[in-house]
Amino acid sequence: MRVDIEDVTVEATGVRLVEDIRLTAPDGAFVGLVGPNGSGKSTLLRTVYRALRPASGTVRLDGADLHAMSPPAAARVLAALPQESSAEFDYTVAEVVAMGRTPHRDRTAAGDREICAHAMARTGVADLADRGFLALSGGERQRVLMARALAQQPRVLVLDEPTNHLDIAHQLGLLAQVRESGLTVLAALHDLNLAAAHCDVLYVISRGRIVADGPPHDILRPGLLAEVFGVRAHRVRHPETGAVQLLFDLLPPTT
Ligand SMILES: Nc1ncnc2c1ncn2[C@@H]1O[C@H](COP(=O)(O)OP(=O)(O)OP(=O)(O)O)[C@@H](O)[C@H]1O
Repeated sequence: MRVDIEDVTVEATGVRLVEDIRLTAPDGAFVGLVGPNGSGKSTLLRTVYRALRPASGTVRLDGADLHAMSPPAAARVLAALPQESSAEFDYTVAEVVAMGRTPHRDRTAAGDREICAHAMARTGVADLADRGFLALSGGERQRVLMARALAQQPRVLVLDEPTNHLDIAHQLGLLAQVRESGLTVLAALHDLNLAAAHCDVLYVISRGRIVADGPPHDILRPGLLAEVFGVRAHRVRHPETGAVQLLFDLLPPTT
């Protein structure tokens, strides 16, 4: 399913948080959103998963206006992993994952159980099924919320810092799994090397505006990284795979 963000501006209390955003995620593409703290990544993603409404502009799923859809209709095609994990869940892991099935009308209890079991197995949380969500570690919670999103069987996944709290093996595992899912993915990522390795296309956001977009290594150039992130970047090659890796230093203070 294709996602088109068309000239979207989002405001809160009269302040423009993101402005005139144009972004396209073709069907099955993994699109990364990178930018410094406070640049507007979460605001844009929250607009795509309908926690916010655009002040102007339109978000389209295969051409249909997302904000004109009913909540269950939208939830049948789009699932999100929000940045703020809802710590108010006083439910077991199995119950949290089962919430992902709520939007589906044609469900059966047995079918739901199988889908949830599959989602929990994929994210490595099957052993936690009977544990209380509140008693989990940050990384375990993140993986349970990912299982809930997968149980929703969406066609579009919106991920806000999905690797937050995850150890390195789970970071690589989750991104590889997302990549292989074939879903259209829009993800905010802080780790530029992870973003470059997994995304088809990156959009760079700075002060609420998209300042670059394209294939990762075309746009993650030292000049742009200095300007947007305030770091000096050095490109090296992985000795075995040849993949480009970025090494970072703080820019020397300007006198
Ligand atoms: N409801 C609001 N009212 C006023 N300002 C807000 C509101 N929500 C967000 N902001 C501001 O909008 C800007 C963008 O915030 P946002 O959370 O989208 O950034 P981000 O790129 O996701 O940052 P981070 O990398 O730190 O998660 C920030 O300056 C933030 O303080």
